[in-house]
Order: sequence, then C-alpha cells, then structure tokens
Amino acid sequence: MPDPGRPASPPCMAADFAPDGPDPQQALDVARWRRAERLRLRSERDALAVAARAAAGQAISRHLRALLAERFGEARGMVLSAYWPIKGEPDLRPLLADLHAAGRVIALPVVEVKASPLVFRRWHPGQPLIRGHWNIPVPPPSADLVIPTVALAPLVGWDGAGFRLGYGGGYFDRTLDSLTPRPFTIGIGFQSARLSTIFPQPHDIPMDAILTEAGLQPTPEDP
Ligand SMILES: Nc1nc2c(c(=O)[nH]1)N(C=O)[C@@H](CNc1ccc(C(=O)N[C@@H](CCC(=O)O)C(=O)O)cc1)CN2
Ligand SMILES: Nc1ncnc2c1ncn2[C@@H]1O[C@H](COP(=O)(O)OP(=O)(O)OP(=O)(O)O)[C@@H](O)[C@H]1O
Repeated sequence: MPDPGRPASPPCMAADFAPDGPDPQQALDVARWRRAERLRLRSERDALAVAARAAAGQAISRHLRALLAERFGEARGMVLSAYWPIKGEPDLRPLLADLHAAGRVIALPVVEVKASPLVFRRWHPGQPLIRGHWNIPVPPPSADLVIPTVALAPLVGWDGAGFRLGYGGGYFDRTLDSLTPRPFTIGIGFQSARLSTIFPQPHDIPMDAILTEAGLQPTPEDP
C-alpha cells in the first residue's frame, strides 16, 4: 500500500529539478560569457606597455619567492611546475633559474593528449625546448616526467573566490582533478584581470592562492 505522505521519488532527486541545480542552458550561457571575457582580458593584456608588463613580472617573482620560502622553507628537491610565458603572461623565468640553482626541481606543463590532463616534464635553464600543442615551448619527451608539489597556473582572469579563467581548454581543472594529493596551486596573473566572479561551474577547481603584482590576493582559504 503506497504511503501518500511519502514523496513519489527520493528527496535526493529534488536537486535535479531545483532552480540552482544543473541547468544546461545556464552552462551554455556561462561558456559564451567566458569566451567573450577571455577575448576582452587577452586584448587588454596585449595592450599593456612592455615596461609595465616587465615590472609586474618582477613584482610577482618577488612575492612568489617570499610565498615559497614562507610555506615550503628550503625544501631542496621540491617539484615546482611553472609555465613558459606566452601571449603576454607574466615572465617568471629569471626566478625559475634562481630556484633551480637553489635546488628546486622545475617542471613545465605539456599537453601530450588533447582534452586530457597535462603532464609535467623536468626543465633546466638553457634546455632546448620543442614546440608542443598550440606552439607552446615544452621540454622534449626525453625529459623526466615529474609530479609537482606546487603548481603555478597562469591566469587569463580570476575572481575573489580563487577561481581561474584560462584559455578554455579545461586543462588545469582536468589535471588537478587527476592528481592525489593535489599540488598546492598558485594562480599567477595581473591585478587588472580580476573579475567579480567567473560563474564557477561544477568542474572548476579553485586555486589555493592567487598572486598578482599587488601581492597575495585574499581568497576564502585564507585564515
Ligand atoms: N604558458 C602557458 N602554458 C600552458 C598553459 C597556459 O595557460 N600558459 N596551459 C594551461 O592550461 C596549458 C595549455 N593550455 C591550453 C588551453 C587551451 C588551448 C586551446 O586549444 N584553446 C582553444 C579553445 C578551446 C575551447 O574553447 O574549447 C583556442 O583558444 O582555440 C590550448 C592550450 C599548458 N601550458
Ligand atoms: N575535470 C574535467 N573533466 C572533463 N572535462 C573538463 C574538466 N574540466 C574542464 N573540462 C572541460 O573543459 C571545458 C573548458 O573549461 P574552462 O572554461 O574551465 O577552461 P579553462 O580553465 O579556462 O582552461 P585551461 O585550464 O586549459 O586554461 C569545460 O567546458 C569542460 O567541458
């Protein structure tokens, strides 16, 4: 005998119909908005004066050096994944060379299979790089595969909740999703690329910290 006081479907199904539940139309709207924001933020970044870009890269490097020292101490042999700057991203290469000289293992991300997690290959100053996906310079296949303890994630845009907008491949989210334990992930970008929200979607994974030329940005993880 059915109980008329009992819902016809389990309460957990309610999420499927809730106004804030998965909504394919909303996901499409967010994807369209993100495409437009990426274009806007990238053209703003392209328009930065060379000297301002260089000064920002140096300021971010100072903040990053301090953050790494404070959180990870000397930690020789710690694996830090970085990035080879493209399309006006902050250039941290002088700092990477210093960290390498101080005994950190530096790695660069590589798209080896499209729409799959990134892999990380060991890098050293002066290493000949090859052109990878999207023409991004990457270490050759002979370079060791490593798993980062700390990962730098370049930002096209970012928000105060610590979410990152990248180039739209979903590579960082897939990568962080695939790694246990997750690396401590630091978003690196310009202060001017701050958005009030990126409208985070279920696949978006927040950064552990965001660093701009203005320093460490407040995110919800902060004490
Ligand atoms: N310097 C640097 N290296 C990096 C990254 C980065 O952001 N900066 N990445 C950080 O993740 C990875 C590469 N990320 C990529 C992200 C998107 C596309 C891409 O093909 N974008 C398409 C749009 C995709 C879509 O909208 O579906 C395009 O722009 O045409 C390529 C590489 C690894 N290396
Ligand atoms: N963990 C995941 N598994 C499968 N697909 C994913 C995952 N994360 C992201 N994606 C796909 O990637 C698409 C692009 O994601 P998003 O807009 O977050 O890219 P992005 O973070 O700007 O890119 P990138 O990290 O490459 O710079 C999403 O629409 C989603 O379909």
